[in-house]
Amino acid sequence: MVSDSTNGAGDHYDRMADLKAFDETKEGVKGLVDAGITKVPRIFIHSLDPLDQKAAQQIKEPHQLHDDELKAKLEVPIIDLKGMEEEDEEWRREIVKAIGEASESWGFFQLVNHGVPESVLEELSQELRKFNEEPKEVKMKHYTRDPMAKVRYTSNFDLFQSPAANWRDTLYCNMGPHPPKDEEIPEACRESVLKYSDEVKRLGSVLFELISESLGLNKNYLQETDCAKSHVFLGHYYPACPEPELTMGTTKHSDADFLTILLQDQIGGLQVIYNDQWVDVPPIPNALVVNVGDLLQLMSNDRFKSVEHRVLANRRGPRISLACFFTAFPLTKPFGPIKEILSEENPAIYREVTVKEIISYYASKGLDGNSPLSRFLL
Ligand SMILES: O=C(O)CCC(=O)C(=O)O
Ligand SMILES: [Fe+2]
Repeated sequence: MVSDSTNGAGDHYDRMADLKAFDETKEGVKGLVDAGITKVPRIFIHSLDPLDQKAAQQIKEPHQLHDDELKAKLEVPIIDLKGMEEEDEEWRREIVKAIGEASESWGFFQLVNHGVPESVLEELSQELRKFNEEPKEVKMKHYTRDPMAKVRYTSNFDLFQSPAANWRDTLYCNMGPHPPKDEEIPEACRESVLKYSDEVKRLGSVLFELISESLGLNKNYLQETDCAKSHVFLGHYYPACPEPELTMGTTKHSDADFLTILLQDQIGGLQVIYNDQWVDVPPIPNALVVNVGDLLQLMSNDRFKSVEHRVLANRRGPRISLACFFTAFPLTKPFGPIKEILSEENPAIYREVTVKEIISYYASKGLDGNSPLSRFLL
């Protein structure tokens, strides 16, 4: 077990001291790589995922696989929003149906022709990289674990809670409904964070309308519950890793929000669970990956799925991803299964919860591979 203070050989290992020493550098994983390490330090070493163990077993015993399983082409649905501005009813019906089906089966889809200009995404990716590659004196000023700070540069928000650390550094900016002061956002990416924030908010609003309709509700339903009132930007930087098989870019988790919009770069590594196996989400230039979060699964009374996903560490790098989490404001507002979709045959299976409750759950345990939703079942 990675968090033990002794290993199999019986030598003493003070994990907490190693975590503290790493955190106090305020240089993140990028700092380790810059220092030229060639081995993954012990705090980053993960135990093997049960689904990976199963897959390894199947490779050893291929006769157990059915032909159709071998042939099945597993692909996260791709949804094309081309024609969005023409307000064609037939088009809208088809998109609403496709979004509903993808949210029920995969919990994920890739969105193309989404209207967010390529230049905005490209600029933010480049500037986020620039920020992460600035001299440590510049970056350190933003390094904090203060939960009240609207802008935080941190390596592993759950460093001291999770069983094993991730090979990843993150810039967190809480953009709404009250954005940070301009000067709180690192100068290297300030303008591009602000531009991206406006664009992604606009796209979020389109998606919440389409999702409301796919649940059979009027298009303003979800936004009127304030579930998209706030959005948080997470810019992830995954440095190249010398031993990627020993660690993870991001541990298996589901998202503690209503909806996530994500841009991954061409390196890849994002995987989702489908039919009890890990499936790659292949990078498509300029596409945005959209996924259902825990709170939307809860509001839809399990019709939509907040599916677990992870990011593999990679020898190539850095990998950059830009994530936007849509969440409620205030955090103390309760959300439960939507009354309009409940019936005698479909009674509520969850109690009401607040975003604060879900966030505290993640903050206390860190990413440990467990979904919080089962805690809220009636
Ligand atoms: O970097 C990625 O591709 C995914 C990140 C992610 O899952 C998250 O921020 O919740
Ligand atoms: Fe995620």
